[in-house]
Amino acid sequence: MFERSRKGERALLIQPYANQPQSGGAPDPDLLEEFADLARSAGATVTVLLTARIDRPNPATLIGSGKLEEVRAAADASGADLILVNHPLTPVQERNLERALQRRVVDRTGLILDIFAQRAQSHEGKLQVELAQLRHLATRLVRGWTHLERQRGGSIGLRGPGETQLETDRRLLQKRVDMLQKRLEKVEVQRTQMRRARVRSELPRVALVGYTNAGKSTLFNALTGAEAYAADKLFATLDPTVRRIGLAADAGAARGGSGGGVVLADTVGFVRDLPHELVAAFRSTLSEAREADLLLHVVDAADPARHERIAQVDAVLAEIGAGDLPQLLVFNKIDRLGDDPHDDGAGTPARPFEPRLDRPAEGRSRVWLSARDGRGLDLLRRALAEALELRHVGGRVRVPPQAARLRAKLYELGAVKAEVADEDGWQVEVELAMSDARRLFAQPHGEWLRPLVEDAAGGAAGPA
Ligand SMILES: Nc1nc2c(ncn2[C@@H]2O[C@H](COP(=O)(O)OP(=O)(O)OP(=O)(O)O)[C@@H](O)[C@H]2O)c(=O)[nH]1
Repeated sequence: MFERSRKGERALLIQPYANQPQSGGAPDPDLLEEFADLARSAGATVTVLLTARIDRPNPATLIGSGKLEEVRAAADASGADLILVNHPLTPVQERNLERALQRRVVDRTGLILDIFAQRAQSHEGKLQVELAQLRHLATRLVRGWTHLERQRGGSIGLRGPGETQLETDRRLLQKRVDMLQKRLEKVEVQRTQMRRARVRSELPRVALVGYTNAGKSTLFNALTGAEAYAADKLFATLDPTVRRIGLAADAGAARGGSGGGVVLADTVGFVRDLPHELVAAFRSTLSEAREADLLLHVVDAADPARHERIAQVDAVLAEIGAGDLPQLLVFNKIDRLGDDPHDDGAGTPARPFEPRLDRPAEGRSRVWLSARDGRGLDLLRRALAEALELRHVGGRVRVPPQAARLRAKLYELGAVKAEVADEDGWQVEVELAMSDARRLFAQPHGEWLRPLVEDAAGGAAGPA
């Protein structure tokens, strides 16, 4: 992996757009701003932002010759040494643009790959990024585009596989791809084994997902007291971090039993149009999300485009096969919101936005909180507990003598509040976590807990 610093590289950004009537013929300013964020995240200094209308994309250079001149002049004037294009470029387009502009040209995929290369921490993350980068580069080598032809001087878009591999021929590249794939397969086997071990522990799994920079790592830290890396950079979290957390005390489920613990995983942040190379490469990283029992979908509540972000994350989730999982929406960063938008607006003075838990009749529950100052975390734990059925159920059940083991298990869980013995066994008054009730229900003699489980399923058991 390259470690060269790309600090201070001056980048000129191009936002190509098609003249679509529904957008009023103008490029979406949000797209450009996000692209600028990506560029800054890679360490570049953004000098100029240009838009380029491409109603009929030029197969040789994507943008037209007039625009090309404009880009060259703007790059010269601003001293840009790097051109970033927010559109996929074919290898031919990339080469032609580099020749015409006498500067390195990197497209959106190249830029995102570059950021991933900077962020990958774990062995697996590094292997995945390198593989994705090699595949991206391989398409360029196949067409006779050798790395040596490139103008060099910076590093954005060039990090990752290392110069030496790039200087070799396709055969060597393929050899390295094969080797990486084998190593990754091995790592994946290990991960599967770890995952199985976790499944055996029977703890529900919760994964944090969300648009990049929404505050997932900050929330992860707040919930676990851990030190996952949080930074105001896109994709600060590339490798999933997994921790066990307790919900019991706050969920009112403190009385014994396994109910109350969950395994929480932080995952890579999403971004719109995540390049396909990356979705494929990060499949196993994203599997933390796919195999969760519940997703905490974290949203930056202060982001004006938050509704679009939600839709974009949902689209990626669908792509990785996690579209149908239950979700809890977490609107984070309420400390950055001014007054409560739910105020009547009739002269009510602005006041800090208060943490809130909304449970609409239809759709996902929503928690409004601030991971940074911790306000609302209690509501989140409660919502999590409810969603995962850590809530308690209680009532009286009959346990006949032949089901004495069931009674013993109820005692082990500390679930027995009172009991009366008679000639038919015991009348036991119990209170236990719903998840424990279901687990015991599935075991021998669990049948006797049916009234509890069915009551709860019928909605009789309210939240803790
Ligand atoms: N004001 C405010 N800022 C927050 C809050 N939570 C997170 N942030 C900031 O938002 C930025 C991004 O936070 P992270 O936790 O790194 O975000 P992430 O979603 O893990 O980011 P990726 O790794 O890119 O996916 C950091 O600067 C955090 O300090 C919050 O509740 N309030």
